[in-house]
Amino acid sequence: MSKQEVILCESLETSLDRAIKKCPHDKLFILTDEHTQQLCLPALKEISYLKDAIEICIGPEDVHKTLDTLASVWMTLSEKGATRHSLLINLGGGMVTDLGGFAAATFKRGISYINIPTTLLAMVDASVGGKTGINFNGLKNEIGSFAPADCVLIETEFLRSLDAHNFFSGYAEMLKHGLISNKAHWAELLNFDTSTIDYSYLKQLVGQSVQVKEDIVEQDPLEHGIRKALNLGHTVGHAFESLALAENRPVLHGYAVVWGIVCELYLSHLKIGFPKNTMRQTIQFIKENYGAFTFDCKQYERLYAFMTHDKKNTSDTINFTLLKDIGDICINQTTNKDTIFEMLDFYRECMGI
Ligand SMILES: O=C(O)C(=O)C[C@@H](O)[C@H](O)[C@H](O)COP(=O)(O)O
Repeated sequence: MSKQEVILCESLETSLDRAIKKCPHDKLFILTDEHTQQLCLPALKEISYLKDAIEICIGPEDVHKTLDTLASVWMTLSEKGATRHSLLINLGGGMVTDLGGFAAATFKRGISYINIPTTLLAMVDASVGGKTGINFNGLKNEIGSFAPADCVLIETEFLRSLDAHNFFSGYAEMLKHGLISNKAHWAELLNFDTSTIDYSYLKQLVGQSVQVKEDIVEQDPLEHGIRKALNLGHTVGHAFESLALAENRPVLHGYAVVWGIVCELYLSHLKIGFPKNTMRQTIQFIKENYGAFTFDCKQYERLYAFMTHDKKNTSDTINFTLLKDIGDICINQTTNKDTIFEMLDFYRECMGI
């Protein structure tokens, strides 16, 4: 798998110009969702060579990360005459870059694509590293492929118009990167003033966060080993997210991830001695900024069933990514069902639900 180029833009237009020249193409397509079509596409359409790009617009948010939406993208590509040499630009949050990336990876067995993430979550996580896909059968990213974009262009100016919920959703993945990398970065994230955002400092933090992800992906692009570190919080987080979707009360991905982190730090503490004080400080930050996902013990079996579908699992075993300490990662950690239920008890008690 070729290493993808990730650029923290000084000028989106200049970086895009360079990226497009590196991807010779016959036709150019731009995929947006209904939000980015309104808010972000107009700026891009001012660029002369993008004026005639063929637009594809899909419904927003995770509820649209479906086979039907994917089919609608394939259909437009096909009807508008896309060839093996066409280029797709994905302009949007993680849903657009995941689904658009998968559409590109599969259309005529693969066409080139460029990601322009517009949310914090997509900038620091979803658009980088080549995981593409859709939800299926009520399960998160059940169908997908590893197919890195030719280029990822990160323009942090888009963050100025991001609402607070989407800001914190992306910040969750940054916090995860802090936990799996080093104490200094983790502390910096806990101390960042999220009430009055300093955007130039945020850009610097975004750069650091992307670097954490790129370093890991470079070592293990196909997630045979250390890449599982990037899945911290996701075994339980995806279960929360799937339950929430099934119950028609969808939550943003990053929120599910931090709630998953609360659970998995508890497991880390219980099984491999993650320091109690660091766990408490992290959970306090999460409680203050994210609130809590609510469920009761009658839903434990259902949550457990979702966890049995996690992609890190082998045979019938649920494999967690846990931490001995910040930056000290232990992959493929197993436990029994009783302990998983005890972890859910801990979550409910400490989050006050
Ligand atoms: O890039 C990775 O590897 C990750 O696991 C990053 C996650 O934050 C991201 O949500 C990813 O899409 C989850 O992948 P999945 O394999 O658990 O579906």
